[in-house]
Amino acid sequence: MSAVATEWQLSGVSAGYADRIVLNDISFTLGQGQTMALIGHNGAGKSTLLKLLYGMLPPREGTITCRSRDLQGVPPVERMRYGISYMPEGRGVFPNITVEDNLKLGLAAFKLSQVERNARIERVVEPLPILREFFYRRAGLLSGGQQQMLSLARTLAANPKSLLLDEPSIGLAPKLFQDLLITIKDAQKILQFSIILVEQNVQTALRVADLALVLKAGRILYLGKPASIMDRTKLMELY
Ligand SMILES: Nc1ncnc2c1ncn2[C@@H]1O[C@H](COP(=O)(O)OP(=O)(O)OP(=O)(O)O)[C@@H](O)[C@H]1O
Repeated sequence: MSAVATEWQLSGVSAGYADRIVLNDISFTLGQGQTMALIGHNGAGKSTLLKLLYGMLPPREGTITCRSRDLQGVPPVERMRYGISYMPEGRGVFPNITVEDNLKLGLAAFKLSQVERNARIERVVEPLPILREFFYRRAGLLSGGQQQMLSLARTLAANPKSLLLDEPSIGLAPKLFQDLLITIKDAQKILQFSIILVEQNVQTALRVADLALVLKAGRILYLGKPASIMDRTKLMELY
């Protein structure tokens, strides 16, 4: 079996807000095309870690590399061009413009010809018929779950190599979340991107992951195979 090339490598990373440190000594390696479930209680530091990876917050200590590139000082827009896509918590959809324009906005950071841009949009809309149906209508007319689909489509249109997903199940009925996950995993098979998935829906997240990272109060409590903590009791012990 050939070795998996490294996507993310964090070494001794700490971060915080003002005078408060909320992440401490975080180190892990995630391979290209692999999925990591990032779990932990409310306030454990999960969203903060994603913000660090997307460059919305600088580390106080330690190093972060993505495909061997040191990301220190690299702003979000440049990370996006480097293939890092971030789907924040909540939908982040602009309700007063059309679905089409929401998708175009997601590509604004890239120098694409009109043909390339339309092809990218076509590709992400194809598996999501509801977006085609509402393509020329205001995004605010979509239901909450459908807006989540739009947010995902916009994220995937960027052709990510690395996808950062913050609680994609929020506001979705369980069946819709399963559909969303299937869409994501199908896209991953084709585009081979890595995923870091923050998810309260722990069992589901562990099932789709190659690696699990459990945070407790900003520190790593567990880093390893998801199967080892799939058992509910083991997970409770960890918490
Ligand atoms: N912008 C901010 N300014 C100050 N403190 C913040 C800020 N954002 C988060 N925090 C604090 O940092 C800690 C970690 O928050 P974070 O949002 O990363 O946790 P989380 O694990 O994602 O939680 P949740 O599951 O509730 O979303 C919390 O104590 C939170 O209050």
